[in-house]
Amino acid sequence: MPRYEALKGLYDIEKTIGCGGFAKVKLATHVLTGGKVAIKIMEKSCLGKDLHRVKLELNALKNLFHAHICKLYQVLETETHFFIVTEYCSGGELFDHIVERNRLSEQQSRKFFREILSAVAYLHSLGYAHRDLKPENILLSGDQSLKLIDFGLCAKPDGGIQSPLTTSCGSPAYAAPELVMGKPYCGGEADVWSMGVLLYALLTGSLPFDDDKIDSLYKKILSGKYYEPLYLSKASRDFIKLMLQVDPKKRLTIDALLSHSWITVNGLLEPVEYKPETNMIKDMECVKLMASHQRVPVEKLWEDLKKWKYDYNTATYLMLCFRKELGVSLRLNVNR
Ligand SMILES: [NH3+]CCCOc1cc(-c2cn[nH]c2)ccc1C(=O)Nc1ccccc1
Repeated sequence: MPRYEALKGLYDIEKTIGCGGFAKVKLATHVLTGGKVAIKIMEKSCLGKDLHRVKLELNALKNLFHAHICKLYQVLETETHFFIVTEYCSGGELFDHIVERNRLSEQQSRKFFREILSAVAYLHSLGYAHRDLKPENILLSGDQSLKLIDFGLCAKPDGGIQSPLTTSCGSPAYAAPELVMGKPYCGGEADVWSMGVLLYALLTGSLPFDDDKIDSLYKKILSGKYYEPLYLSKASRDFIKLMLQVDPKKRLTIDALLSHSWITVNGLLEPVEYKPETNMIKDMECVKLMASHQRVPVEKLWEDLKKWKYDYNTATYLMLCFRKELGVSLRLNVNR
């Protein structure tokens, strides 16, 4: 296994847990806390035009704090590599979770869809569109909650989420008709279409629009016609149809999704919240533990942490906050 000098003493690399195009993802241990992390490793010489995607992803991830978005811990850059350290999601990809079960029940699909909806509504509230929503980019954490990853295609147009985008990107089977036609499109509306495809995949274990030939696939997407299995409830069929509207202006908005009757089971559940409640912004118990370990004044360390530099201090602080939220004892390896 190649040794990455930049990680020496900070993270112990264990095994590869994912590969995608220009990156490989390794499971590693954060040395100071013993906690597990995922490290996305990219060799700059292999990035080419994808360098832009890495910078997009980093700029997005640094601003995102949400229970269902894979948390960024640290960014390391050397002459030859980028290392993106994130929380570790031990449950693997949602894609595999669906395949193993053939398809999910309406209740399980609703639980997962509510979490994805919360993450996407949060992204949109900050002016970002994800643009590559699919089960391969959604992971399960140890407690079976969902975490969105891969922000390499996300966009934050200057004029806000409603202003038009022109880059055609994402995975064809999840791509909205307006994107497929190469017309200027609104990232938020295209994300809602992809969420409709995603919900169909959760409930049926298959894709509404699928074909080996790309031009046949595009024709099916543009037709907006897809097979509705008889086992789908009327409520599920109606809800999916509201997202898979070929005309983006007829498509349900993300705000309307939050309180839709399928989401709340006709009022049985609360509408989906997307504003994150987290004490991760300031947890002085974690700061005090780090300050005593480093033998520095608490206020001095907090002044440094408040800058969110995404250095090893940020990673250690966030690891401690996550472990505290899980009820795990807070400790730092003193001999490090
Ligand atoms: N389809 C996902 C493969 C694994 O990829 C990841 C896993 C984790 C992960 C695993 N456990 N916890 C977090 C965190 C990030 C990624 C990721 O961004 N992968 C990727 C995306 C685009 C291009 C190349 C690679």
